[in-house]
Amino acid sequence: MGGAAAGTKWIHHIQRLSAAKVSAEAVERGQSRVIDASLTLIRERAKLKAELLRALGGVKASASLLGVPLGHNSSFLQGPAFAPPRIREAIWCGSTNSSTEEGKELNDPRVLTDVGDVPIQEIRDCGVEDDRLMHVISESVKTVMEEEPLRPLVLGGDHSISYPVVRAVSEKLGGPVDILHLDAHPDIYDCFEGNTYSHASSFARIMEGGYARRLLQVGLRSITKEGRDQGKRFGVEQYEMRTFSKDREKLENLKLGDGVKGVYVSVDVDCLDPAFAPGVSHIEPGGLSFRDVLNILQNLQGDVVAADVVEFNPQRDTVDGMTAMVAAKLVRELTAKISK
Ligand SMILES: NC(=[NH2+])NCCC[C@H](N)C(=O)O
Ligand SMILES: [Mn+2]
Ligand SMILES: [Mn+2]
Repeated sequence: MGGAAAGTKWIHHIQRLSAAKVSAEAVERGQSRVIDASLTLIRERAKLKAELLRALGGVKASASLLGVPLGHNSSFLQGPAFAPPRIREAIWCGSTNSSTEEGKELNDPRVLTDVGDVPIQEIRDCGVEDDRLMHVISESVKTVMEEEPLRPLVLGGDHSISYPVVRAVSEKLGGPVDILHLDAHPDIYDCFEGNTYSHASSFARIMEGGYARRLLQVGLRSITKEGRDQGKRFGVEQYEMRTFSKDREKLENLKLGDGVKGVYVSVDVDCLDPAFAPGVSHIEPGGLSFRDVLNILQNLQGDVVAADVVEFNPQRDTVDGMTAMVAAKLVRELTAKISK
């Protein structure tokens, strides 16, 4: 990946050249200032928008977009780092309109607002490592949740971001949530290619952390023995595509979140058959149709407290941006689900 990511080495270079003059503490202080500044912009935008909604009154929950342009924890391609602006562009594309299928108005800030992106590449460019970066993502999510009635609708990014996002949601609400996870892959390896933050391991981290009571994985069709073993170990409810016709009735009538803090929905765009969504890193035939996914989401009963749409890779999309539109429509319909 080009741009800022290539620049993460400059800081080590300077340190090598002048070890005595640039102390680790000075670097750390500078990094903290950059992180604070990044969080401040998100906080102030969330505050402004939420204050207006509170002044208006009568809004219980409003979806708020938070972009997390992170791609370096992918085990394959890093293009998902470039997804959030492409998804936003497609949400507001003139080829469609601002109404969701059931008639909610996306232009209405009581339904949808936007607090911008976490500046992932800019923070990494300052030499910030993943432990800390993941905490910045968690802090950003908590910052949005701090401002009622905003609820985070996160634009990925590769799937590694779901771990810091769900951690923040659960910590902020003070208990576990139920998770509906749509994906071709279970992303539950204990560790993938040496990276515990890998996009293929995020749900192992979530389950270890105790952030989910139930985890339902739907759309699976690329699962290894470790994926199944880890699923059993954590009590995951894994629904595979090979039995989807049998499971359909149940999955299109889910009721989740009772007795816990709510429902979290994580949509990996590769849950869809690549015929519907070619712009993903991991092309895996035999997936869900777009209408299957909408049926599952629109009929879901439960209080959706936050959600993410991840793994859209604009670098693999068709020239007309078909998958951007698919990701955008997922975001639009999740917005309808969240807002009330
Ligand atoms: N978040 C994702 N798209 N994960 C894909 C993981 C792919 C990985 N090669 C596996 O075997 O599972
Ligand atoms: Mn995934
Ligand atoms: Mn996947």
